[in-house]
Amino acid sequence: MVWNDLKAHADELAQRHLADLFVDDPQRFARLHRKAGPLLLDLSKQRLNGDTLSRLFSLADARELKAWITRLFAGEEVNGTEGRAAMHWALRAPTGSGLAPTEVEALVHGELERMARIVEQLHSGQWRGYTGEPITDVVNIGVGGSDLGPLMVCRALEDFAEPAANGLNVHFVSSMDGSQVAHLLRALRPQTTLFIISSKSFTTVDTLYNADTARTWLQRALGDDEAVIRCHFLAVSSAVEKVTEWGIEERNCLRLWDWVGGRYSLWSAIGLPVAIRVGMARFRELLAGAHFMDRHFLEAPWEDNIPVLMALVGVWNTNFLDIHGHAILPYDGRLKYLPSYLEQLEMESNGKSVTRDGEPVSEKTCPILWGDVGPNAQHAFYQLLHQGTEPVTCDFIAPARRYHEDVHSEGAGELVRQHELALANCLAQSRLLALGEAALPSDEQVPFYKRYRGNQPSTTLMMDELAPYSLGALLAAYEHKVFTQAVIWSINPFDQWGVEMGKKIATSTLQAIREGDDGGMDVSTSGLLTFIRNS
Ligand SMILES: O=P(O)(O)OC[C@H]1O[C@](O)(CO)[C@@H](O)[C@@H]1O
Repeated sequence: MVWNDLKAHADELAQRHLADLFVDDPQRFARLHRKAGPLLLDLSKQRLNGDTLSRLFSLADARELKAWITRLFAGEEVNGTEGRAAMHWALRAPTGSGLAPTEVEALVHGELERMARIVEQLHSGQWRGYTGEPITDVVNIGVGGSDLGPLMVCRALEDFAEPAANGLNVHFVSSMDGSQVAHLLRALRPQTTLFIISSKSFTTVDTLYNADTARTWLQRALGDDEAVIRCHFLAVSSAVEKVTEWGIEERNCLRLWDWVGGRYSLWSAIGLPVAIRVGMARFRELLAGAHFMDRHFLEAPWEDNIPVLMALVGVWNTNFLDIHGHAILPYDGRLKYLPSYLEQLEMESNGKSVTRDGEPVSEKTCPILWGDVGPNAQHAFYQLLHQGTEPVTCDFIAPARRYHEDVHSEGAGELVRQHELALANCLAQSRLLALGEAALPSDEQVPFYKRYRGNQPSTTLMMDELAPYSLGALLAAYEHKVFTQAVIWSINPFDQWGVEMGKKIATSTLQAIREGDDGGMDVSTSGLLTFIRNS
């Protein structure tokens, strides 16, 4: 009923260009933007009106969103296929918040304390390598959620690097082919390098092969004394037994729990590289920003609820306007890895075609996400956004200010000008995408090849500044957006069985490569194996 209502409403609105919607309602921005803490969400460049939002709120009610949010925060088994709760929100709940059960709170804060001690030892130079030298380089080995979150945040918060971490470099290795690890090891000294093996399951071959290569590199230089592993390896995992079998002592293993999904694990000890880079106090500010958003998601009415609005507008675009491409466009080079992070968060969570009850879904689910730093993407794929044949929705993301007094002093003037330039481009691009030729100064006739049809919807998400607190709030907003969409689509956002199957098939293919037996393979795979063998 609500769904059909929305369909009919979409048919009506489809007749209207975004430029007309702006003419119809001069108060459009006032009506369609919301603020929460450090964030501003502008939906006025979406192809919708106030009426659309009311209908979408009815859809949220019909799909029992409120009850699902309550279940999520009650620690109920919302991940049915794995029989687990999803309590990433408990990782950022401060002590005494009353949000997480006492025993969960104790586990989380106990682990944060252990993290803090490690960070302190590294910053003070107390943590020494096998030969007694202080550590200068930390290498995080992990993949997916055990890589993308800490990598993205380390880069995003590079202006906040902890002075006590002076000279301590943080590196990331993820790809299984060995190219990253080989390149990095050529530049590092074994005596002063510490590896963090970050794997929730401690079974991911990508990570374990990279870890083996690192161990061999260390042992070749320093010998295979047990103390080499003790001084040069930490692990972050929920599988402590597997970690100790590999050779890392329990005291050097930080824990997470099966109720934390890999792509939601940044807030746990998986965030250790972030804490090493920006210090524990800043890491806690990141958690505080995310906690702010948890409360907001729990308490704000739908019409003011940032993650719910982001989610419902996404549903509107996917299911009612038939738009299946979604570009993530940060206008700040420090957010370079945000698109990859959100690709995993959204597509690994909601790239599903079966409902929670095992029925095929009847409507489309997650769109295809991609993105890049906006100003660079302008010179890469914006041509398609402006004049291609595909409708695409975009998220423009930018901090309102940068390079204010204490962050930079020397050269601040030039950098302020560069930030203004980036902001001008961000606003200009979203305006042109929305309005098309109506955004241009004159109404002169333009030749066909210069025409801008516009009507490409976008959301602009602004932060006051890119800082730990605002970044925490932004990322948690996306997490809850994903959960809300999963509720609307009746799918489980916390499993990833499609990925698991690929891992199994790769294992048997590896055997075929190593043992030369490709029996039972399809002709394409056999042909490629033959080429590999003969090369
Ligand atoms: O931390 P782990 O267990 O090594 O898993 C790494 C990644 O692999 C996946 O299971 C599948 O890509 C992700 O969900 C996860 O973040």
